[in-house]
Amino acid sequence: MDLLTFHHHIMKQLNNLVSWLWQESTNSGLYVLVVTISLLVSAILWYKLRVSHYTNDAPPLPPGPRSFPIIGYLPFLTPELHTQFTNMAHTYGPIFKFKVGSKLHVVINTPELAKVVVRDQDEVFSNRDQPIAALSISYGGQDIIFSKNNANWRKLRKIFVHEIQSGMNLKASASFRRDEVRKTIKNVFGNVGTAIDIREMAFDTEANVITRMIWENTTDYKAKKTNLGGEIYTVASNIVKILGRVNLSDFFPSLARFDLQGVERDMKMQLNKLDEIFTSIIEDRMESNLKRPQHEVEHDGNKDFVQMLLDHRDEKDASGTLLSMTQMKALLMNALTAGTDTTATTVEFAMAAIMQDDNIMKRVQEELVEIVGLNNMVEESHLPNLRYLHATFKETLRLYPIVPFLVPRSSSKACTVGGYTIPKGCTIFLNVWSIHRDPRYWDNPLEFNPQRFLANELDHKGNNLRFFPFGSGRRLCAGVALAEKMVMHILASLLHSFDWSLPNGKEHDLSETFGIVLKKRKRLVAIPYQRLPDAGLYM
Ligand code: HEM
Repeated sequence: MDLLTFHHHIMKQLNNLVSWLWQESTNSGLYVLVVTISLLVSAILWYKLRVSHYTNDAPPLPPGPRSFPIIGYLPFLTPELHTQFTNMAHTYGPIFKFKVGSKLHVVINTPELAKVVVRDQDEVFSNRDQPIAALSISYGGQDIIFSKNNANWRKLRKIFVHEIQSGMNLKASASFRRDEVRKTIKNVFGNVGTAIDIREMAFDTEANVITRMIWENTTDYKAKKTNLGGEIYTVASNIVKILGRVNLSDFFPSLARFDLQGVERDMKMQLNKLDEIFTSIIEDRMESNLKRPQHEVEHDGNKDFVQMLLDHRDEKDASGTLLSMTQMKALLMNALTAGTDTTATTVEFAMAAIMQDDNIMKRVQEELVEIVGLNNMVEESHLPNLRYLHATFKETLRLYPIVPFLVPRSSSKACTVGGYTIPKGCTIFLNVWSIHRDPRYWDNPLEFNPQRFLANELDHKGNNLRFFPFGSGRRLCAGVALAEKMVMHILASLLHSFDWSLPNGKEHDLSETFGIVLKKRKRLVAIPYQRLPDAGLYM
């Protein structure tokens, strides 16, 4: 007998009993007692029925490891989460869960399930997980990266993508990229024969380009002061490190106010360093605008990002809110920190992978000779014709997707993925690292082979979920075009202008270590040798 029939049966018996008592008894006290018991029993049965209906109909939670009460799986998490999650997928399947404190985490490990998350149910999964460190660096989630999927985020993203990524503005900033890459090449030329830290060099180049794009026209002394590049390098690297720290306050909200590990304190220190610079630059600009005729400010053909943001100040978002000073600063923070460490790390992995294989190096340099010529420096106009180098760029991001789980998402309501229930508020990791190395989708996945991207036309903008190093859907990286131009320009220039080798006694090593941004375990330090016959080209 199923629960429903059983329920009917009991109710019938109870009704019979009540009518019998009604007839037989003149004792109204007994009647009230019996009716109360009857109501209680049916309420309990109704409740049980609802629960059993819910548990019968709703799919189960994804499988996952057993863990301790309260602390959950925390003691078992290792520093190298990318390899750990990939191994766990072998045990628990393509979608699995684990709990830490009060938070449920779900890891997605196949293109098919990733598609359900970032395409089929993109709206549900477009919220970001908001750990305390992220809230601290984003003025409480008021930026693009860590904002929830709301009117604020839509407005900021639209401004950012239009002003930083639109074809017109990318073209306008081409001269900064050209100047800064040339400056780097000149510096390297001055250090021919000595070892150079590749990531640091790429970081400085990218940071110089981005700071010029955002506040080229500033007269503010703080922004112009000489060691700003070094300061940004330290702050941006610290931000990435702090975001990667496991923070107990995120899992046990009642502990948050104690900030036991000092994560919030450390992140706010980074925020304060940049906030001071941002405030000063914006105020300086507002002041200098007041001294210029309005039409001159409006029609200035040479606007930087700070000015573009000030131009957007009077626009309301869907909820009628104007762009605030804090939002402008949050956008500057995104522009400065989202693109520098990521781009530099990609250049470092690419250089290390190319240097370790003589055939790949030869092919890259032959292509450069053919397209650019040995009597010429690389220009941005050459980049679309460097097909093999572009395949090498993609192959680097396949084997070393430097944001290995994307920026974690959060489910805005309960839903189903792969036949399992995902409750509201789950943290979702899309394990790009594991998908990019899965032998079911890639031949010889551990081999660095750019050729595979010449044979197929897989793009890198999240249209095929076998390969999505920049994410996919609404939350796709907002700087893809700039990142592609910068990485390609720096790589092409370094490899065209110089031959490279490792210092004596050093071995090729491409092992990586986990972080919000995946890093090469050992920094790539390499020695350049002049390649172009005419030394005058470097001047
Ligand atoms: C090789 C370099 C880069 C890589 C691999 C990369 C990768 C990513 C990834 C994986 C995401 C999360 C996407 C998702 O959740 O689906 C992201 C978000 C973002 N990236 Fe990049 N990125 C790079 C460079 C840049 C640059 C140069 C900028 C801008 C200057 C930038 C700005 C952003 C922003 C603003 C977001 C947040 C988008 C949102 O949440 O709506 N990134 N990036």
